Amino acid sequence: MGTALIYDEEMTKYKLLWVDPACKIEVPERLSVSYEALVRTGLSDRCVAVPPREASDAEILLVHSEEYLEGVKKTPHMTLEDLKEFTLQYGDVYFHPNIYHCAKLAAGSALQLVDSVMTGTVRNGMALVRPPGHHSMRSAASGFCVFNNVAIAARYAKQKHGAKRVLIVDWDIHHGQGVQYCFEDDPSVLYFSWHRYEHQKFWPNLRESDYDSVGKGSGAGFNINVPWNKVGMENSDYLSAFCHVLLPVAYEFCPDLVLVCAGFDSAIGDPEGEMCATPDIFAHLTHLLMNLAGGKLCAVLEGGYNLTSLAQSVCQTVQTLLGDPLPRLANLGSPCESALESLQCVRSVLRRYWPILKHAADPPTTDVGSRRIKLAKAEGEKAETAEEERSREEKVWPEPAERLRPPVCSASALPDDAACPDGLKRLTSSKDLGPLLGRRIKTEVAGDADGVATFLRLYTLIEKMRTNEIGNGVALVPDVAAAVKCVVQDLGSDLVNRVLVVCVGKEELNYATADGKMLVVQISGEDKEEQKGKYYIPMCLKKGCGDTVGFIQAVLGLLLPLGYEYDPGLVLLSRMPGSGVGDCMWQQLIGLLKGFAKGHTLVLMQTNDEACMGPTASVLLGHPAPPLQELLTPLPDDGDALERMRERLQADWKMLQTAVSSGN
Ligand SMILES: CC(O)(O)CCCCCNCCCN
Ligand SMILES: [Zn+2]
Repeated sequence: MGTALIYDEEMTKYKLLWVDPACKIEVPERLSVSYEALVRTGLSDRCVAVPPREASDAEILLVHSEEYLEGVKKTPHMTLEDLKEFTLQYGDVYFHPNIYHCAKLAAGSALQLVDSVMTGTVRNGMALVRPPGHHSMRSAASGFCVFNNVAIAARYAKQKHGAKRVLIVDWDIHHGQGVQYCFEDDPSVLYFSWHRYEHQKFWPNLRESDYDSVGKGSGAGFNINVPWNKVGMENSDYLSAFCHVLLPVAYEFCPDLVLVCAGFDSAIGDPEGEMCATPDIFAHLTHLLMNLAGGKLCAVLEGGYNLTSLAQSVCQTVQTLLGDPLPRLANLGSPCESALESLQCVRSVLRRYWPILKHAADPPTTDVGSRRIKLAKAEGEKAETAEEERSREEKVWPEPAERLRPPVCSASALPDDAACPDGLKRLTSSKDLGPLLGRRIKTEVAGDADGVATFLRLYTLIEKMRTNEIGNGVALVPDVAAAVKCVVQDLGSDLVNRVLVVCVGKEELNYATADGKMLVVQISGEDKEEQKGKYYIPMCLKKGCGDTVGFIQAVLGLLLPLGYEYDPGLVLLSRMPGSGVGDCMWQQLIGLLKGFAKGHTLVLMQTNDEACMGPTASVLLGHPAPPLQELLTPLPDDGDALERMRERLQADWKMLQTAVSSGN
């Protein structure tokens, strides 16, 4: 199934007709440069072009009031003076004779996207629209927004397609207060937003944009605000918010559909956000959401005002929706203290609603609330003077790296008598081996003939991943532990400079991993507290790997952050016999691990584990992992163990932090 792309140049045909410093950044070129970048990179040709349509009155009235709609309907016939007059009643927004038409197209585009995804015509998609939507309220325009495109889409998905639970992820750098107001008492729509806040000093300067607005009534717990109280947030801050706040809750919520308020003013270079996250971060943010809701994801453009980072970020997002390998995130920092303070605050207010966060730390002792500026009146931020704007240094960042699809997406190395699942390219040792291998066989490692054959197959797979001839692969071997040992001790380290080894199930993995060339993470039911060390991390689940909640907690809260910080060149995932891990959880694990090492994942399974070959191959080939069933309440001790583990490890691994360092 493909990726839908919705765009129409009609939505570029309105602009600011008078002087207003607050609105001058919202220009038609935002849309045209984004689309042109998709055309130039060949990405638009790989998408399914879906035409926009005008949202009907009834659809607009799913969110907005009749009087508001009636008012907006009059704007096409207004004189310039009337338009100015009409605009004055709202904040930071402008009207134009053609904006009502474009606002209907923007909302209608979101609905077309929902139809395409919910009917299975496409797997996912992106709508390039303007005017944006997430600030507009039931009876008010705000922040360049006229109709709330994504809020209308969420209500529409429920009403027309019977969606039970809709997740809205708003990565725009402004708080989508319009979305929050729309669903704050609705437990069927989970709204997550991060936004520049600076203790209420940043637009829209709302008290209710802070972390303690968690929703009301039956909606309590279903509204998540992550305020950024400083500018300059980086990739590590964004990933920490996903791993330690959004994803655990999203997996527990188990949505039928994911809508993204895809604003790119959260990228480096944007005059509004003033953040430092690079455009390739959106490849990962998109990827991390694509294993939810069976991959049903609709991204709708919101903000983004630096035309260079906007275009690059849009391309990164669409390329991930298309299933291309993800870029490695170079030198990820550690989350900054201010971000950790925000994460700690929001986790501490959410833990009472979401068992998966039950063990989150108490709020920081420093009273964050006291720093919210005392607002006599919301003066908003002062208009920036021209020289102040020029003086703000021009940000530069590297062009995002190419993300080349390897000629072979997925390969298999199987014993001759094993069946090869459709779509996998079968490697046979004989014809595929390079001459250099002859010199490399260390018979004492490979042992008997069977061992040698296994060794040859694995080496071939890894070699072809290294040269990007192959994306990922799966090998069935007679003895998984021996195979892991052989790869790790003889192949991985000198072929690839960092190998992330993920072992599911119990097995003695006593490797010398002190040199950092390899990071071994083992998830099992065995308690191995004694074997500590920075590069060998045993995660013990009391109820074993069959405990999906404990498992997903360990994956999201430990394995993902570790993986991002380690940034491996290869991921080796082994499924020990008798691990007990469920198929869905196994598929989710593969889906998530594909985000590392440009997708070079090598799965090792025991020959008799053939039954798991199908589900494994499906995810390796790019199909979304099926959703985990609604998660049961995690065992209290597993959560505790996880927190204790995180405490112990975060000295070495900064991405595991979820709170300000205790010293503060
Ligand atoms: C879709 C969106 O969230 O990007 C809209 C942002 C509106 C910003 C209003 N204030 C602008 C002040 C200019 N310095
Ligand atoms: Zn924005």
